[in-house]
Amino acid sequence: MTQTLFDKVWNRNVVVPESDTQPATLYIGLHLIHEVTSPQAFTVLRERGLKVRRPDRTLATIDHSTPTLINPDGSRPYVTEQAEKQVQTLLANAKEYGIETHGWDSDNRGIVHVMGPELGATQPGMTIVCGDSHTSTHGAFGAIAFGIGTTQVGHVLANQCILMRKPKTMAIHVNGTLQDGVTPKDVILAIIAKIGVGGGTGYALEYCGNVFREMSMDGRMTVCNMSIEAGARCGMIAPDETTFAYLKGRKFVPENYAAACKDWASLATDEGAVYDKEVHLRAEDIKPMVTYGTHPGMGISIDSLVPAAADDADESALRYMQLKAGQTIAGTKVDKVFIGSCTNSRMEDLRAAANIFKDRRVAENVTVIIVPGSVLVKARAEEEGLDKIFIAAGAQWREAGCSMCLGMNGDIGQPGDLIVSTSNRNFAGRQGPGVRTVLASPETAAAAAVTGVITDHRTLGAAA
Ligand SMILES: CC(C)[C@H](C(=O)O)[C@@H](O)C(=O)O
Ligand code: SF4
Repeated sequence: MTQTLFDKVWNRNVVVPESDTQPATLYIGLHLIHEVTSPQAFTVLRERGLKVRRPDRTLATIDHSTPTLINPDGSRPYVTEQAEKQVQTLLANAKEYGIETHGWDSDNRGIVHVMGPELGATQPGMTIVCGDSHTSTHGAFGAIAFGIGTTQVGHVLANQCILMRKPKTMAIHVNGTLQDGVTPKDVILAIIAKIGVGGGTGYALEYCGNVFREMSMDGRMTVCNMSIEAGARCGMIAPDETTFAYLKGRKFVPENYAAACKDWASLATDEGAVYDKEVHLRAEDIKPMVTYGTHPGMGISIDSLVPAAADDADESALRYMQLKAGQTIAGTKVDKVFIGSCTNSRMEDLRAAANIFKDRRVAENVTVIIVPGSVLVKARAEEEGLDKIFIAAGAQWREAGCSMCLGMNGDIGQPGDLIVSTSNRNFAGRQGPGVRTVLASPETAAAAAVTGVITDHRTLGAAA
């Protein structure tokens, strides 16, 4: 029988299939934990006298509440005592239960969805969970990867399994040739604008077509990262030579790598396999995208006009964003620019931004913070001299972490600020009370930084 990528990975990991009365029991190959959603789970574990079932299949990092600045005396300026306590608790719990942890002293510390793949802990054919909705990122490797709640974090710590109903499958095909300057971020924003923030609800997405086959792993991670913003808990891309080349030599990959790759290659969807739903986009139609509202589905191409509100929710979104239907989005004044997050904080993202910052200056009255996704990304970027380009342009180059994506560490904007952000959520108040977020690619964010207004990066003239 022909099978989709999702079916194959699901079947590999099912312990007890689902029935009319019971969800399936799914084995979990990798459990990633961070400081926000794990403390309570450990408390319950301790209360019940349980051990961590597979410490060797669990990996910990600190990312959300971690400061991205260092005090002159070397200490870390935590935003609150609670933020510091959260981090200390994670470190203590992981130590007590024998879980490999990437804390302050690790060269691999970073946003959980950046460091997992970097370590090769993320692998094709696996099931991967984390108490974090953007776990969908890891689907870029052909894994079934999804976010879970804190209660489930406890379950997985205790028994390495999860109870789950099998979702339906949806193929999203993007075929053709992307226009110059159109990035993976634009592709996923265009997909979400098309299918809507609820379009993927109940489905596991598979991104199909030459556009994804030709995309780098960094790009594929950007795309899969935002599956959750279309309502899908997971999104996947079939593993191929690009995947195998990326993972080769990384810490956790199987010893017999050739055999592993051969096995992984067999996971691709079979010819003729049937999805529950299929959606098609033409690559040629996709342009650089920005959001104009307060959810990621409110996206338009950068050269278009802000659409009329369809309902009260749209209307209040436009009011919040201080935008009017019918106006151009390009030219809107920008206060801050954030380049980072598990969506766009990898080497390719930083290189793309540096290309624009090179020999240019950040516009007056614009604050730019650039936050690498991991300590490793930071080191690599510095080896390439990207930090020097950013600093020379007048941007701030910070320590790795989630930072202004969610602002749990105190990196937030002022009320009323408009922030062009390479992150994945533009919800009201996410980057600080009253802050207006415009989601965009690193290129578009950098172009806004140097011009001071929302700008199509393809129209920038030669640098000075
Ligand atoms: C803190 C965490 C639970 C949350 C998530 O689940 O995604 C965060 O990472 C986010 O991006 O909003
Ligand atoms: S970078 Fe943002 S989206 Fe990603 S895990 Fe951190 S807070 Fe969540």
